[in-house]
Amino acid sequence: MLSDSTERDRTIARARLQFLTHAEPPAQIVPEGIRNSWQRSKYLGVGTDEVVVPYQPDFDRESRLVRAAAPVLDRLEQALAGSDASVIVTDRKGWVRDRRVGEKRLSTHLDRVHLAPGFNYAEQFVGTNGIGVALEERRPNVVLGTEHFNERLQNVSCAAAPIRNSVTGRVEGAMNLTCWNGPARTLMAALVQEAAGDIERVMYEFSSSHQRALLEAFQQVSHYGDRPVLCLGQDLVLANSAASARLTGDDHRLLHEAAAELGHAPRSRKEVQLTGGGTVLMRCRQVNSSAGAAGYLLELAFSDLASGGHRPRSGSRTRTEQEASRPWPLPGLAGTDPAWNTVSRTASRCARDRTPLLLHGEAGTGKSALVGAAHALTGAASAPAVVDATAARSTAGGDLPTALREAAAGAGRALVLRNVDAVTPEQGAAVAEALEAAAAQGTWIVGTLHQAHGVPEPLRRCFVEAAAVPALRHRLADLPALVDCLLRRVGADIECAPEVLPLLRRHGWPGNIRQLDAALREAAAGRRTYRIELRDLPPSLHSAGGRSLSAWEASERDTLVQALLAAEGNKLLAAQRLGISRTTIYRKMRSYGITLPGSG
Ligand SMILES: Nc1ncnc2c1ncn2[C@@H]1O[C@H](COP(=O)(O)OP(=O)(O)OP(=O)(O)O)[C@@H](O)[C@H]1O
Repeated sequence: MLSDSTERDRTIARARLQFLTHAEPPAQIVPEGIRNSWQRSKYLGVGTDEVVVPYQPDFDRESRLVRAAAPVLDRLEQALAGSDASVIVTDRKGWVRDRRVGEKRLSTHLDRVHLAPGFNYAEQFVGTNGIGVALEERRPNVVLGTEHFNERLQNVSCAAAPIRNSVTGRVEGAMNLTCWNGPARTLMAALVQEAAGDIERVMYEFSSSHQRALLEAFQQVSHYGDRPVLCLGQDLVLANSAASARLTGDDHRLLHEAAAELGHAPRSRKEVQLTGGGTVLMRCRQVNSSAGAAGYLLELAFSDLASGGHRPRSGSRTRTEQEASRPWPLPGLAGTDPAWNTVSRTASRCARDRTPLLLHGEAGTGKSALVGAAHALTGAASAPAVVDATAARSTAGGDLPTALREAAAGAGRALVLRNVDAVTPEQGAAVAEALEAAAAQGTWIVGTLHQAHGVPEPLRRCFVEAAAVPALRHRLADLPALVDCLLRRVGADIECAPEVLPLLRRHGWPGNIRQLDAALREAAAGRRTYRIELRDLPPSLHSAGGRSLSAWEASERDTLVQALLAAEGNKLLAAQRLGISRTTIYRKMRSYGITLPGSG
């Protein structure tokens, strides 16, 4: 359905049809940005003849973005009155938040194609369109007539630009201009970028008046006394030293969520569980500026103080407690949890003194990684040799003592016997002898296993010290640092969307850091944008997983999770797409313990 039949439009239309049926779009005809977007749209299976998009009529009409966009859209609406153009603002996920249209015919058309407040115009639903490309590629762009992926949009052209937070650079939404195809369409890009810039400036003014209000509230309260005080705004955290010494960035997020739940209730109180394990009682007050709600002022009482007990002064803490609280950085590894600090310190000391060490902890907790890092810290040039007792046992004729003797080649070396508990009674004495011989030559001996009591009798004398490596679920405060560290191994610029960490924190991680690593690698490999979003995580992470599932059940759960993620948590839409009833989807979500944000 071509309305503006310029030669270029016809050529692009032909290239699009060719591309949809089989071929690559010809590079010299179709601009690169459009080609890439077509490819993404085809890969995602977006429809080409009907516009089917999610709809959520209930949204915050007072959000910062909507309020900042309003004066800019008001001005444009006046300028565009009677013209064949419309201006539209979406949030960062493509949900249309405001729209102004110059003339009735265009307004009717936009309603028909659901380019209206409450609908979602992300590329994953509509295919190539200005808003979708601006959000996906985070750059201004123009999509002309037949370049649209969906036929229903081909009689309009649009230009869109991302709206960014001018302090953090984060994309907050998109500004879009849509008009009937016509000669003026190339001027649209300049106009839309200017409008996006105007919205960014208003948002910045909001931020600075918010920040002034927060600072004032913070100073008033923290001026008197040394009780912990925290002020949380959208882009600003203020804390006095009594608060900052005991809270992590994740705690700030938890407290912000808790404060938002309390909402406007004046001076309300709430107890919050912190990521490090303790609790804090917070007294919360909303702070307002001339531009609206600026954030929250929290006065805190940590659990030891709240319960009337006395927190021991640092001088009266035991040496072990003091040591545990001090991080012990190891090359290439992350974490500052007290139990992890302790075992890192022990392993480093044993590596330095060549003291034979037994490390116990669940699979994937980092026992071998710890040995490697502690050994590297001694300046050793080579990595530890690892001999797995399980592998030796399963290899026909496998001779563990010989393997150990060959692996331990003298001073400066480290030798790890993995899965010490798999050494058979028949092998025990010879294995002990091989380990002792290696230690006598100056090799650092380490045994690893899951449970400390599993060491077979003849081997007990081989290890002088023992230390426990904590399970990931017992050191969740380390999760952000671990995620950062593991992602850096995959690629320098990969990051997680903010909603990903809370979901990772809810998981039990029976496979510990190895499982986290595998989940992040899978998500990074399949991610559709520059960062990992909820939808990129393996489906199993979206369910509580209380019972073991058959292959059929696991696949059903995965299908459900994928449908719910694609529908942005909208259960009715997901059920429709799966061809099941709403009752069934609720029942199945409960049965699999599926907990997607926004679908609870
Ligand atoms: N603190 C850490 N920081 C970063 N990565 C870690 C950390 N601890 C473990 N890892 C990573 O987790 C994965 C599993 O670690 P590792 O193989 O050392 O576990 P393990 O406890 O020895 O397992 P198993 O019991 O199966 O022998 C490795 O990729 C390792 O690099």
